[in-house]
Amino acid sequence: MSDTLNPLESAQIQIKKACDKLGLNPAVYEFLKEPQRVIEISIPVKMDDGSLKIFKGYRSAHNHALGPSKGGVRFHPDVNIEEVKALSTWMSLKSGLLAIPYGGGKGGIAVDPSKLSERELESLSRGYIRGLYKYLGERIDIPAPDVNTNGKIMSYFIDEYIKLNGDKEDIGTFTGKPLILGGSLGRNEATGFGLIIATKYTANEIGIDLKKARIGLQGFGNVASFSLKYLNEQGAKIQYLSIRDESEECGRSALYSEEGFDYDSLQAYRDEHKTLAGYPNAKKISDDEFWSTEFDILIPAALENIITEKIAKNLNVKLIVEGANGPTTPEADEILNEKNIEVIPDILANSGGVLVSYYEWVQNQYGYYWTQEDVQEKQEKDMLKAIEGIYELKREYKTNIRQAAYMYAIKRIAEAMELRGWI
Ligand SMILES: NC(=O)C1=CN([C@@H]2O[C@H](COP(=O)(O)OP(=O)(O)OC[C@H]3O[C@@H](n4cnc5c(N)ncnc54)[C@H](O)[C@@H]3O)[C@@H](O)[C@H]2O)C=CC1
Ligand SMILES: O=C(O)CCC(=O)C(=O)O
Repeated sequence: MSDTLNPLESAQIQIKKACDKLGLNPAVYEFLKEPQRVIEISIPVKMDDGSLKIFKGYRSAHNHALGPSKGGVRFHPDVNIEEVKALSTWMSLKSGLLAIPYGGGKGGIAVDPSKLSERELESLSRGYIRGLYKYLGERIDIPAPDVNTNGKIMSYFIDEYIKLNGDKEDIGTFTGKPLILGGSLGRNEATGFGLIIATKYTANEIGIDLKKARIGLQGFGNVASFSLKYLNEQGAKIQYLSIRDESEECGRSALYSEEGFDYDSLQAYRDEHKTLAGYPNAKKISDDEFWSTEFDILIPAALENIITEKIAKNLNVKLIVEGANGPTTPEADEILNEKNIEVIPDILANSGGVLVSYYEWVQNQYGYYWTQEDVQEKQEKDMLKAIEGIYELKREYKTNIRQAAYMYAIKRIAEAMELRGWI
């Protein structure tokens, strides 16, 4: 389903449109169109069979006008420098719109982690940090989990980093850590929880009743699974689930359940069978059928460039909530606009993850930890502040949510760059 435009070009087009609409000094776009620092490393790993394999790793720090770079690290075979640059750009915008003191960062390794043993994965994770530690730090650049990385990988990262950093326990250098190593309650759930805050608000604005809505969800990883859980808590039913995993029976397909999917049963089934293919009480449908179903709400929560021109033309949907980063290509976005499909853009819809990462970093500085209720209450308040600000701008400039969110974020970054004398 990949498109011709790379994600960095998509990000640049979106930023340019927002800068123009705000009538900003052209220097703002010149600064924001490329990251300030991009590092590429080679990571040697002794494989279990005795051979040596070299993996490519990347880290991009997009813009530090508002603070240290912040963003996840992805382990995926398709990771490349352009993707990492784009993802770091979107991270600057997320921090900008949430008013948290960070710039954007993102990293990754081109690898299929499912093909590695646990020892190889640990060696690769430690090698990534050995290649990059001089450019990381609580006040420099702060990684976190993303696709195919998790608390366990953060534990390897932090352990290697502390060793190389003169045994200084700067645990705030990484977020998304396990609780015992200074993680925050609510971080695992944060992206899905935040996605539902934005969805509830917008559904209310455009008159969709969550309890009656027909909802399609793509993916069942961190973001998608917690989105499903919190939608269920709102009384919403998710009947359509597009999945993909490595098992031969599954490949890329979709499931339909008349009574709606339940978070606990899906997790339990996947833990036991390592795949969702064959999940009982659900009918297998084709991926094409999934993408042409009439939905009130569609949530792509897997990877970028999923909603292409071709898919957009066939979509019969009222609201798209971008759980993933960059799931819609710019050409497809034009079509969605023409079809008056509302879109809650990635930089808003999935910004709950970095918001709670920020809370984790704050808790690490204080050495004092909050309850999950504290975290989620604060998350809801901070996200609603951003959502309301974005809606205000949307009304003022008579534009859509994506553009208003970009404008809202860029205004803050531009102001910081100007005060620092960069532009
Ligand atoms: N984890 C987090 O806190 C945040 C993640 N994101 C973004 O959300 C997206 C998903 O990330 P995670 O849930 O963390 O990753 P994950 O690795 O936990 O899950 C990704 C899921 O997508 C599925 N998938 C991949 N391609 C698919 C396809 N073509 N059709 C259906 N399913 C497919 C995989 O099987 C897996 O279940 C990424 O774009 C990531 O950058 C954004 C903000 C925060
Ligand atoms: O929690 C973080 O710092 C990063 C989250 C992330 O990578 C993202 O929002 O795409």
